[in-house]
Amino acid sequence: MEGELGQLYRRWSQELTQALAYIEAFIDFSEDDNVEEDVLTRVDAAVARLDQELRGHLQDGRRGERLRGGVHVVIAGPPNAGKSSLLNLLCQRPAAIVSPVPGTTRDVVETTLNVGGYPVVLSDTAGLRDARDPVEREGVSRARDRLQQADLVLAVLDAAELAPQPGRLAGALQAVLPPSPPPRPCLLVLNKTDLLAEQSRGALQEACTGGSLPPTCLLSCMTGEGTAALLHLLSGQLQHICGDPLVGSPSLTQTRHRLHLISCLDALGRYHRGRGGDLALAAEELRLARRHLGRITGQVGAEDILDIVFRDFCIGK
Ligand SMILES: Nc1nc2c(ncn2[C@@H]2O[C@H](COP(=O)(O)OP(=O)(O)OP(=O)(O)O)[C@@H](O)[C@H]2O)c(=O)[nH]1
Ligand SMILES: [Mg+2]
Repeated sequence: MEGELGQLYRRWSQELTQALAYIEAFIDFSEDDNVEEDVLTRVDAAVARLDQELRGHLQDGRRGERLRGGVHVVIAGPPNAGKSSLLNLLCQRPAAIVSPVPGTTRDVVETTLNVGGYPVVLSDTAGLRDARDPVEREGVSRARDRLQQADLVLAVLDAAELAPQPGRLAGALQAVLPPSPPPRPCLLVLNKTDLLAEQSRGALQEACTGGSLPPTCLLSCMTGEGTAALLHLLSGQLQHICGDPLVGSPSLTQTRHRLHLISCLDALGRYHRGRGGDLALAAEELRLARRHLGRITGQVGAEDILDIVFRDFCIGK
């Protein structure tokens, strides 16, 4: 494995190798040779440091994986709000069917695009309502599943419908967002503003500011008015979700790596818990932790242990 990430994982692997070498030196030579008990204290401190570093690395908000696989942006809202029109506007082709009949979209329509340099997997979904038709009901259920996987929700509501009662905005938005945590970042898109009278546009705008609503954008998919503002808001959110890949420590880029790192961390936890008991068994956990790192870096490196033992301790000399 190349690059900064490869270097980081190889350093961790070397630290584990050293920790293992020290424990083995203690087990094998502490009675006859010059291997003091404080060797174990140093190992414990090194393992605790590694534990901390791994945790920090895993809590990077999946930024690297998102940069690699795309940020999952899900368009959701009630039927006929203009969700499919928004997908077509953003990807600049008629990828989804648009019609005046509420309940037109059933399957999830997915497309990939680049917004401000960030890769996006954009999904259009069925309008959310209590549908009687079994096919539409399945569509709504797929929409809700997709919402659960969203990194960012584009909640689309019909501005013309809400304009007479702007107080209904918060409730209408609540009905779109997934109920189960974690709370997802969201942009509210009030579509069909071409149908608004100037006065009700003002009232709607006022209802959106200063309250508890997410960042909001007035849009007309029909005329394109508001598109630049929406793209600006969207890139801001994407930047927030992905971070700047050029600053900070390198981010995890693959889910497979994440799984090995979690297993590595589990093994370190078992080492700490087992440390008061049989030392050889606790050391086995460090060996396992190192093996998980090796699955990522492609190196196993069992052979370095003796080198370290003879390098760092006066054994048999
Ligand atoms: N006036 C106006 N009409 C719009 C606008 N956006 C969409 N529409 C119309 O609204 C209707 C519904 O649009 P869709 O994009 O199919 O809406 P949807 O939310 O995908 O609907 P479902 O798939 O049924 O949930 C269509 O007749 C569109 O032409 C807009 O900005 N202004
Ligand atoms: Mg649709």
